[in-house]
Amino acid sequence: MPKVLISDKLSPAAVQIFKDRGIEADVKTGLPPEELKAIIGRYDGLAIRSNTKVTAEILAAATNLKVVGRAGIGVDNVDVPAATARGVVVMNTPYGNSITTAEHAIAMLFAVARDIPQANASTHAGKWEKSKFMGVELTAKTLGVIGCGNIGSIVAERGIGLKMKVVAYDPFLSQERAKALGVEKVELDDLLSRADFITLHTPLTDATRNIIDAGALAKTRKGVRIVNCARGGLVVEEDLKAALDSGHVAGAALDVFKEEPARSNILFGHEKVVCTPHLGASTTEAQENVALQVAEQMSDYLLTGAVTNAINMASVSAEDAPKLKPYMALAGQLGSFAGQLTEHGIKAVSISYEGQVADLNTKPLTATILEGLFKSFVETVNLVNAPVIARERNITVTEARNDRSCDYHTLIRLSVTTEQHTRSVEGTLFGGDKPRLVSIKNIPIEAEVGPFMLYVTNADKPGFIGRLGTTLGEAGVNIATFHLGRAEAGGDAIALIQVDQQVGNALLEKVRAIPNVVQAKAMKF
Ligand SMILES: NC(=O)c1ccc[n+]([C@@H]2O[C@H](COP(=O)([O-])OP(=O)(O)OC[C@H]3O[C@@H](n4cnc5c(N)ncnc54)[C@H](O)[C@@H]3O)[C@@H](O)[C@H]2O)c1
Ligand SMILES: O=C(O)CC[C@@H](O)C(=O)O
Repeated sequence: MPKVLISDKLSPAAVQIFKDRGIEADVKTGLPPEELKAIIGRYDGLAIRSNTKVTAEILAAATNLKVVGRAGIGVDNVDVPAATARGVVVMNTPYGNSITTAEHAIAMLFAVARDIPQANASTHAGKWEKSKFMGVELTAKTLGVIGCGNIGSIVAERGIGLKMKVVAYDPFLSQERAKALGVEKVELDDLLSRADFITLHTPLTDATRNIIDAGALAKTRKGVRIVNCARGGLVVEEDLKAALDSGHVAGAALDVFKEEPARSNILFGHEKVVCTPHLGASTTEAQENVALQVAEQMSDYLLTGAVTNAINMASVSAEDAPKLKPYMALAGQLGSFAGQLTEHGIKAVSISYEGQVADLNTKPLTATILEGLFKSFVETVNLVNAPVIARERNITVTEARNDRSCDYHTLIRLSVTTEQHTRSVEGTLFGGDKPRLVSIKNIPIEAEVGPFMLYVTNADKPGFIGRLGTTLGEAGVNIATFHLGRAEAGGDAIALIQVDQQVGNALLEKVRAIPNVVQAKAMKF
């Protein structure tokens, strides 16, 4: 039974889902890193929110971990490259808290426009400072949305509903989408110079870190108000404080901070700053949504191999997972076969999916082929990092699909180009689920792959099969299956023999000494 650790506060609905799906779930929140490190090796899955830091060190100790599920959007508390390198799938729940967070941003807009928290504190203190809190209207003001994705676009729609003019800066926002939303797509400087209110909704990346710094603030209108419900590192807090102190910025509403949990911050106590402790996603509805979603996604992955909303791997639906299973086995065999025959640097990999397989989601198959291919050279390769390794090594990977019927109802062809030559191997499924190699180096064959194989290429001359059988027999190696193929009578021939034990080097030398043998290779699958 798979085991999952829930290390941040998640709705109890998540525990129930794990239980219902037959997964053991332990809830241990607020663990110091050392304690998490000590126990993480016991778990197949880790469900988190933003508190748990899934560092490379934690991942190194997570020897059984297969999946990290983030109940929420941002995965900046997860070392995704380290997870990828270890074959751990990282998934999030991209839509479950979008409305809630957008509503928080709108609440913050009102709060900062009308000094609501400050007025609340003053009134509770019995001060009745009616003239102190003079606000501004939102109606007819310009709202600048930086980052117009899931949350930014909901904020934009709500802003339009509040009769604001909305301008958006998002290099990845199409003009069509901007038009459909009713926002004006602008450049950052234009937004900065026009907006009365600026609201941030981008992820924290190298391009967005410190996007609101002294330089950007200098381009804003005097009296601008800034809302950040995305990530702390987007705003340079010292620069914002200076602009608030000078009166250039009239107010700021911040849900997120550079250092979290933020027990102290230079903006705390500033009379023009409204703060909440990263509450953007904190509604019962959103927490129920993300907890249910993450538990379902993690259970699906652990129990069926279905992958949804993964940051570092192609998605596989629960419907596709069983259909893909026999193809995954075939893809692994093709990749591994080609990898074991490859002796020079790989320059390009070309994969062709023909017939029935062309209708499936082939991304996971390509990852499986690459994993099999690289396994002979890269010890740490896995399904998750195989495409990354190909990119890092400048190996061109091309995929083609052709749903026309070929000689086989379904076929995968893998061609590997090295510095020396291009070699192809093809495979199909017999009876819908039994992988078979059907062509090697364009020579037809029908071979079942077993754990130990002997691959021989030879000139097609009489006497070869008998001598090979005798050589193996004399060495006490039992033959399980024997498959032959040849390009033409008397031409290039291949033999793929399944044996009951690994063929050692001494025996390989004897096989190579048989007349007409060109190459002999022991293989493991
Ligand atoms: N405060 C909270 O509790 C809370 C809750 C949920 C999400 N968030 C955060 O809100 C942010 C947005 O979430 P989302 O679901 O809308 O994400 P999203 O991926 O749907 O949208 C992000 C948008 O930012 C845009 N973008 C990327 N780089 C940009 C750049 N350099 N300049 C301008 N735009 C850029 C993208 O094109 C995209 O449209 C994330 O950082 C997320 O972690 C915070
Ligand atoms: O889990 C939370 O409370 C914060 C979530 C939010 O930051 C997110 O990125 O989804």
